[in-house]
Amino acid sequence: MNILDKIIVDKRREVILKKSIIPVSQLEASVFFEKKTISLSDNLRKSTSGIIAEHKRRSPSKAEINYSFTVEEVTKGYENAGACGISVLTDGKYFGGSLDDLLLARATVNIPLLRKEFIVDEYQILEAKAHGADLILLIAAVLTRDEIKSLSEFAKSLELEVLLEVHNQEELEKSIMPTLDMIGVNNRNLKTFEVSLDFSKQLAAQIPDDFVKVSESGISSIEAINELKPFGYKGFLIGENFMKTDNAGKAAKEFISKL
Ligand SMILES: O=P(O)(O)OC[C@@H](O)[C@@H](O)c1c[nH]c2ccccc12
Repeated sequence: MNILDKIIVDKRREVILKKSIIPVSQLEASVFFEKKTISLSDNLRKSTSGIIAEHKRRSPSKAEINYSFTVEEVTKGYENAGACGISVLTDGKYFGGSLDDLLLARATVNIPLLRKEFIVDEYQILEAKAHGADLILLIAAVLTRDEIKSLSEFAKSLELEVLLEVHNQEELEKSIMPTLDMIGVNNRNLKTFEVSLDFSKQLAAQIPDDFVKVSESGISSIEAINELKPFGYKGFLIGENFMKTDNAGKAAKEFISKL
């Protein structure tokens, strides 16, 4: 089994267990169901930098990136740096994140927050909403077209935006539908960890213009962004490059000031 399949097996178990102790009614009682969503796609369309900065402590491909920051320090720093939005990893086992991280981020900043998670069930979308997210990620590699349709429709019914992640042409073709707001090309193959900006470059022309194009992962230089922009990318998701420094906010600020 590849790592992505393992993560999904664990995730399905996790969701079943969580459903058994926290009922949907409890999630729906959250104040965030009353809160207006902040649109990441609007921010990206208007921005000249397009940076979505990620809070990421570790990953399956890198055992430890940074455990010494607080969520408040990182997210405040990203907001001050001028990021268009922040991605918060909430998976615990593989990424060292939690829904509490999302809640603390929400209490700290007023820019769009992405719940970065392996979503396989509507329940996780309710959790995202209940913890203050403005948008969710759906990963085409682990979902059927019908699942992408029903999960994205459910997200839209809660006024959440949807970022759909693809890694190849087949995933892109099966996924295109009007309930998506942004399409992200992951430069990292989640099954093999191979990273190359060529994945973004090769798929760009096939992403219809109605969707904001986002390039995700493995971006560590201004040159990379300048290479990707002519392909129509408006958003750039960056985690490790900021989190591996001793001041993620400062690193993001220096980076964004050069764009
Ligand atoms: O740290 P990087 O290489 O800048 O990557 C950030 C982000 O794109 C990456 O964390 C990511 C992209 N898609 C995902 C899906 C699940 C978990 C994580 C991810």
